Amino acid sequence: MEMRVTDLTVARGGLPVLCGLSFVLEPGQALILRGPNGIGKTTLLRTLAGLQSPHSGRIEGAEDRIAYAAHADGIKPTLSVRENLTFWARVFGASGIVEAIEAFDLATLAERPAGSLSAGQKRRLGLARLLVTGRPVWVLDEPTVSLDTRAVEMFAAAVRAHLAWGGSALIATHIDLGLEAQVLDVTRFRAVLPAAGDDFDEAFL
Ligand SMILES: Nc1ncnc2c1ncn2[C@@H]1O[C@H](COP(=O)(O)OP(=O)(O)OP(=O)(O)O)[C@@H](O)[C@H]1O
Repeated sequence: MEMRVTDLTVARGGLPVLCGLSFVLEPGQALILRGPNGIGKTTLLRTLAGLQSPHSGRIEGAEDRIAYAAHADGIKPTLSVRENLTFWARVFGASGIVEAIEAFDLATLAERPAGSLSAGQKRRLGLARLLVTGRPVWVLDEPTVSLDTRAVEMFAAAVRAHLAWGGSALIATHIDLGLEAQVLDVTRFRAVLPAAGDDFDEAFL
C-alpha cells in the first residue's frame, strides 16, 4: 500500500513552514528529502509520523504503518541493547531482534546498558529499532548523524533490504547514501508568510 500526501501544509509554532506538498511513496521506493536548514523537513516528517497535526491537506496510508527515527531515538538508557530491542519488538508486536543486532553489528554491545554507548553506537541501536517494528514505512530524520563510514554502509544495506521486502523509506539527509532513490527538494514548497506590517492599516495614520 502506498502513502499518499495531498496538498499538505505543515506548521511550526502555529505558522506554516511548508505549503502545498503532494507526493506518493510506493512500496519498494525510497524518497530522499532535501532542502536547506530550517526549511521544515523535520516538521514534515513529524507530521507524517503523527507527532503533530497537519495544518491542512491529506495524509493517507500512514496510520500505524510508520516507524519514525529522529535525533531522540527513544532509547531507554538503563536497559541493555538487547533489552531495548526486545522492548520495542513487544511494543510493535514484532520480532527480528537477532537480525537487527546482526544488521547493525551490535553483538558485542548487546548486554551493555544503552546509556553507556557512544553517540554512533546509540544511533546504530536507534536504527536497529526500525528492524524490530515490522512497520513498512520508514520515516527517518538525518539517520546518519554520528555514524562512521562502515555504519553508514550498514544503514544503507538495511534500507536496501527493507525496500526489497516491499517496504518504503522517506529519508531527510544531506549525504549520498548510494541508494537508488528519488529526490524531493522541498525548497519550492516554502510557505510565504506575510511580512511583519503587511496587515498594517495605513488608514490608521
Ligand atoms: N519549537 C518551535 N517553535 C517555533 N518554530 C520552530 C520550533 N522548532 C523549529 N522551529 C522553526 O521551524 C522551521 C522549520 O524547522 P525544521 O526543524 O522543520 O527544519 P529542517 O528543515 O528540519 O531544518 P534542519 O535541516 O536544520 O534540521 C525553522 O524555521 C525553525 O526555526
